[in-house]
Amino acid sequence: MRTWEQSSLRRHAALCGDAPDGSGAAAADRLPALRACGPLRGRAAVSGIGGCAAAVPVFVPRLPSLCGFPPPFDGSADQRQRRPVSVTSIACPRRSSESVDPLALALAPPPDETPEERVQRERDEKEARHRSEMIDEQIRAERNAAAKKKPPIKVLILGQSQSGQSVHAHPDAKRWRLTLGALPPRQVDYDFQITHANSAWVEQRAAWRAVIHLNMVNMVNIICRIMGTEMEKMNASVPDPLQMEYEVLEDQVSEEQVLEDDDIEILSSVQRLSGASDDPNSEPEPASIPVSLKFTDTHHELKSALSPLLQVQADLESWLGQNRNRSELQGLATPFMDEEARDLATRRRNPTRPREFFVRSASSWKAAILAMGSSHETQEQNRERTVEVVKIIVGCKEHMIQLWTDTVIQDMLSNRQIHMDEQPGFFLNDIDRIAVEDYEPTDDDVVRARLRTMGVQTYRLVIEHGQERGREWIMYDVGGVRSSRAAWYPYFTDVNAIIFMAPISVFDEQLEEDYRVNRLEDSYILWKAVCSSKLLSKLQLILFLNKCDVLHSKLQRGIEVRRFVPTFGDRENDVPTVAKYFRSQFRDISRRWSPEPRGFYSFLTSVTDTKSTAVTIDAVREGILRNQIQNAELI
Ligand SMILES: Nc1nc2c(ncn2[C@@H]2O[C@H](COP(=O)(O)OP(=O)(O)OP(=O)(O)O)[C@@H](O)[C@H]2O)c(=O)[nH]1
Ligand SMILES: [Mg+2]
Repeated sequence: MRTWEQSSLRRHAALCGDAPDGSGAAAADRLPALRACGPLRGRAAVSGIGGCAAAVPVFVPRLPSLCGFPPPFDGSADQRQRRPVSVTSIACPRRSSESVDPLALALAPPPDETPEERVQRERDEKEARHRSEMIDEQIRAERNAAAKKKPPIKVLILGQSQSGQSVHAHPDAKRWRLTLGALPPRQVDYDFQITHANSAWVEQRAAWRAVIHLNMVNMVNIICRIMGTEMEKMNASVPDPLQMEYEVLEDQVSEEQVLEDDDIEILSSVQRLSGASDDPNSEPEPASIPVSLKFTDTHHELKSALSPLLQVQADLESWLGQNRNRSELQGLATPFMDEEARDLATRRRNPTRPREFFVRSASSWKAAILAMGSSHETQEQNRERTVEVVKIIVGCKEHMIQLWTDTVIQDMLSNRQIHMDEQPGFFLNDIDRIAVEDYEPTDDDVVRARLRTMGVQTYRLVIEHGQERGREWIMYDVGGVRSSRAAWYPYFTDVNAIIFMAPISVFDEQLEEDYRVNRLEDSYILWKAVCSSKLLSKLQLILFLNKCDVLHSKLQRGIEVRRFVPTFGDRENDVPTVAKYFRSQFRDISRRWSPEPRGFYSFLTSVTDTKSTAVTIDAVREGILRNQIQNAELI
């Protein structure tokens, strides 16, 4: 039932020219809410009813939702048509200045209002007023929050491939999340939906499972291949039918020879260790094999039983976008310093370029592996194949364990000075846990997993507690392989700090993409380029001398730094001395090549060690924030 006021307003609207859509009359029906909006808003509303309903929301922004008004007049053709008839354009009795205020008239209680109607009216008004106050409160809170919102802090994580950038950056490992006291914001990046409390994590685990399976299978295949080479050598005069079968299988799997890259990485380090040829153009040769290795039929059978893993590796690599050969990873050491490469980087971001299947933020590899193909049919086939892949891995479990724990195989590896446990993505001690159908990766597995980043991955965190509450941290994890480095450049102008990862255990290793280049040397070149860049001259650089744990185990094994770094001289071959020496090298480069004086912040880290890294990250966070605040004050 309408109150007299509502009827009066409807009449008023009709008299003065209601909007064609009758919104004036509609507003009258919502009078209690209008009245609760206070005199100014109420007046605006009533004026609207008097021929300009469309203007009401301009004065009372929240009214459209509250009262069901049309949107504010924006001059669009649609709205022009619906615009109410002007008061002056129709025969409407004009009021003199002494005439009664229409609002007062409209709001006055009816002369014949019964006590029940009065009670009802007052109740309606009270309720509407309460709603209005709540909305006011909400608007105020939002305004205050917006005023307080701190600008995000953007951190770019650079370094050569396998330096630990992704381990350091990605929040799956909870490292930054825990240290910053942050939780992933609800609606942002797909990558950030990973949390144990979140059902998305279940799906993410499926993706990580594939990575870890690939890491494990990859190492088994490397061992089988080396074993095949050894067997071949020992029986040079007698062709081994199983080895031939194995090679045929390999050729079928990939024209590029799936294992070549990994093999070269391992073999090239063997070459350095055995003091083989220094000619940079010569292919690395494996060290000579002691004759004491006695392969039996069991080894032949093992190799044959494990051969399906070649195809498994090829499938997993393809799904994860890791099926790239070495030539595709090659490139200039510092293409981001080169004009042409900058153009190239811009062109690479051109969306018309055919899409490739590899790790990049726009098409997260996790999303890709979950989707597994574009068409429904392909997805189905791939899903079936995934189940098959897991079955094969589970079926090979005992053979894999047998291979890895075999004493002849262990001798073979140690004769070649190959230390699988120091290689990234080492899971051979966990086969019985990982090669099962219901395997679920742990946080530690995820930290240790190896997946090459191509392109850029973005991670976002929002601080949940303390003074920094509400501050967003954005971390850019870029691919460190040479072919990916041109993509770094666009990020240089838009970050607050750079964390540079330099693994110091790599003094005796070669680059995966170019085995002629020493990895430590490559890090120096990169660091020099970053320090000397004019674009980055004002930016805070933080150096992580990473993989200290691997350095420790290498020095423990008696590897002498001076053999690979002659300038190291006769210093003590222990971790503190070696780390100090490398740190001084990086500091000298920074001092010498920075266009402007800058502080040198460096940390010795093993980023796979979550606990110790948390302390470092805390210090880094403080440092970046302090710098940020100082800069803001200077501005
Ligand atoms: N032992 C040890 N392993 C590490 C450390 N940091 C990284 N790793 C391992 O090294 C491998 C490579 O690390 P990533 O973070 O993927 O390397 P990246 O720098 O992102 O390499 P790209 O993606 O190719 O640029 C992973 O298997 C990590 O688990 C460390 O401090 N100690
Ligand atoms: Mg990476």
